[in-house]
Amino acid sequence: MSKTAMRASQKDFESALSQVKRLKDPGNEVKLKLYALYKQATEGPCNTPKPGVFDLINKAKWDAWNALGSLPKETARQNYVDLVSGLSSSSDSSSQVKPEADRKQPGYETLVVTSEDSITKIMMNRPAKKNAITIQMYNEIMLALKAASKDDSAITVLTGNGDYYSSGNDLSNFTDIPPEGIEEKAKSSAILLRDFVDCFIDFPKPLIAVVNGPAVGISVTILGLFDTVYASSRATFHTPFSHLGQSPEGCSSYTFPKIMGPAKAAEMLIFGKKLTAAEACAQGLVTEVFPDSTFQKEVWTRLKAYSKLPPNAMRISKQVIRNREKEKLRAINAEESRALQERWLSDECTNAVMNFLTRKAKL
Ligand SMILES: CCCCCCCCCCC/C=C/C(=O)SCCNC(=O)CCNC(=O)[C@H](O)C(C)(C)COP(=O)(O)OP(=O)(O)OC[C@H]1O[C@@H](n2cnc3c(N)ncnc32)[C@H](O)[C@@H]1OP(=O)(O)O
Repeated sequence: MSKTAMRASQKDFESALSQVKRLKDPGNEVKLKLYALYKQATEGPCNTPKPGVFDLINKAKWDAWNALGSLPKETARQNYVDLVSGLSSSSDSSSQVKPEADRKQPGYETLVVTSEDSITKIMMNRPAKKNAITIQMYNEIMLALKAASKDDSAITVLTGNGDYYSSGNDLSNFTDIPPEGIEEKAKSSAILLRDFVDCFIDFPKPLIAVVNGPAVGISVTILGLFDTVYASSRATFHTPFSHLGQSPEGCSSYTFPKIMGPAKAAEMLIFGKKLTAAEACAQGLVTEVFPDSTFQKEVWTRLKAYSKLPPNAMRISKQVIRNREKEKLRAINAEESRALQERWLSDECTNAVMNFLTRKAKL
């Protein structure tokens, strides 16, 4: 016999009434349906005067009840019991946490991308190489950001797997030279870099960096394009561009002086001064530092709460902040990428990269 063909007893109805109090908040639309069915089941068709237009809540309740017209009390009672039973079973199944492997989005080799609780998490996943960013990883991060910009998540997070957030550009990117020669490689890499950074400039939703450990190079510079940066007390922030014969990217030549003042920015970007998490926070690059022992727990509790805020309001707020600077940031990105295209062809850069790859130097 189908559920609707059964007649809910007064006992079923009372048990649904107590069950509803234990449910996870089902949202306003369902709450209105429950209210209307309850009133219809207990009092019959709507019999109160329509509230005034400014009495928004009572008017919505009245409208929902009134919309049930002359639905018989018994049917309303049955519909109430059915609705609560549906909500209980879906809330039971959603409270079972699926293992990460089941939630993982397919199609990425260097990342683990998951969406849960209105949060899309993009995790760099080359822990054995300190999450160094290969050409494939640049491309996959761009794909993941584009997908996250269109999915139904409210916020997006970038983080790293293992003990590092990221050691920046994978220096073996310099070894894979195509038959067309190093100049062509430098040219295509400058386009890749520009497109990569543009994805961060244009990202339309709140973007949060969860810096789980040390960060080097481009993984540090793009932090200036995030809306929020949470760091473990174990994290460090290092941009050794001069040591590598290179120059800043990720719009850091503009965002860093703006965030921390020109003197502090120069120490990082020209002289490669490494900052602790506490120093990066004092200088405004990091939003908040959490003790490493409680980092993941505290940060994700915070993010889950933020992800429940109205998503459209958050998106519009971000866009209002970002739009004012977008054109400027794009121009700076293009200029930094052009400068690097030349740097990559310099002896200073070639020697530094070779020193690392032949293990004569470590930062
Ligand atoms: C012709 C032009 C082509 C260019 C293409 C460019 C595309 C866009 C570029 C955008 C510009 C970006 C700039 C930057 O990001 S600059 C910063 C670059 N990063 C570094 O210089 C860091 C180098 N790594 C280190 O100094 C150390 O590894 C580190 C301090 C990070 C960790 O040291 P530790 O002792 O703890 O660990 P290991 O060194 O043993 O590392 C473990 C393994 O991981 C490998 N590794 C780590 N980082 C990198 C890296 N950045 N690139 C390549 N490989 C890396 C390391 O070699 C170890 O591997 P093995 O276990 O196989 O030895």
